[in-house]
Amino acid sequence: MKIDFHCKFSFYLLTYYCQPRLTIAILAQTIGIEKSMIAVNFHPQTLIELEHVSFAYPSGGGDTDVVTDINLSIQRGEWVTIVGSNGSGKSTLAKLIAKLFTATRGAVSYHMQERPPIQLIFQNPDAQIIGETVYEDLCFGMENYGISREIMRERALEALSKVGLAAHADAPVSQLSGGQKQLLCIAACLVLQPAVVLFDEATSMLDPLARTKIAAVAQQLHREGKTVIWITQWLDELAYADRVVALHNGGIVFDGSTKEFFYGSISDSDWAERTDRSYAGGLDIAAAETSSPNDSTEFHHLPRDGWSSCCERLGFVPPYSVQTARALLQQGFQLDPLPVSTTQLGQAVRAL
Ligand SMILES: Nc1ncnc2c1ncn2[C@@H]1O[C@H](COP(=O)(O)OP(=O)(O)OP(=O)(O)O)[C@@H](O)[C@H]1O
Repeated sequence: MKIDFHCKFSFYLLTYYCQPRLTIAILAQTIGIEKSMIAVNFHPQTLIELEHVSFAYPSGGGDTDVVTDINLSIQRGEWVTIVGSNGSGKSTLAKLIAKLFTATRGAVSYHMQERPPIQLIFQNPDAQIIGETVYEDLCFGMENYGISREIMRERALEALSKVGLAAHADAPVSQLSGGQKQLLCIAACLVLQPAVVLFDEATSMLDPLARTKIAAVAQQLHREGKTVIWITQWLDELAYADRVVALHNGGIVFDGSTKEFFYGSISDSDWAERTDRSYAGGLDIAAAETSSPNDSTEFHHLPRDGWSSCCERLGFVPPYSVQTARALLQQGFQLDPLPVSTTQLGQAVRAL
């Protein structure tokens, strides 16, 4: 019995380093508890840290900051979604995180062994594809990173099968659909084996089916241990997130759980303070850290004059699942847990 326990424990420890999320999921299922109860007991590893980062595009009329005093740290294995309205600075922040831009003030630091540390996937796949064929495109990145020719084909096929394009390895890129091209861009990242994959509105040019496919691939990568930063304006995509970071006028005005983003209430004075701080001083790191992504706090205080969550404060309309849940809450139903997706809504209603 004791030996059996030690064997299993060593197995979990070993596999945790290779596949942290998968290991936590299996372990949680084996001993019949919530994943989050285990995850919080492992030390988080900060991969990316932004400290007081500001950025201004050089322009004729004086340089104005479009990203202002950002303090942000990304932990290994997290799925962080960044939201914000048009022009709020999401893409600029993405390029700062990936070190494609150098901060005007402040610093971006990486704490990981993987090279390259991070890869980006942009909105428009055509702007990222270089090769004539699928395989050629994957080779381009691998050559740049000095990956030996002997393992290129194997790596390419492995990445293509992860995104469901293995059968198209030798196809001309011109024969791929928009969704398949975006999948190719993901494969082009995966062959380089980065620790972090950053999707900058990668689904915004795709139809609902292709969007779902890209999201499913990203979720699978996340389950296998990849750290995902997901930039979007589709609020139904927040359901994939452990943590939401909201930008407003180049500053962070929210850093917390998806549930808190939709159901937490922000008073007028708190919002005024957050939006003020987003211009001058940034969000207080200590305050942001107290709002853990795994926070199980419930938000059952119902608003009298409409909802004033961060979602509304930013001018967004919550997804159908959240709107329905709120209507049920207002009718006096107690939903547990508060849903952020249609699947969770179904579960919460069934549990009533
Ligand atoms: N190359 C550039 N030169 C000058 N200003 C720029 C440049 N690119 C972006 N900006 C400005 O920086 C601000 C932030 O732009 P950014 O693209 O980061 O926002 P965003 O939140 O990603 O917007 P969207 O959702 O529309 O893609 C905007 O006011 C934009 O006009």
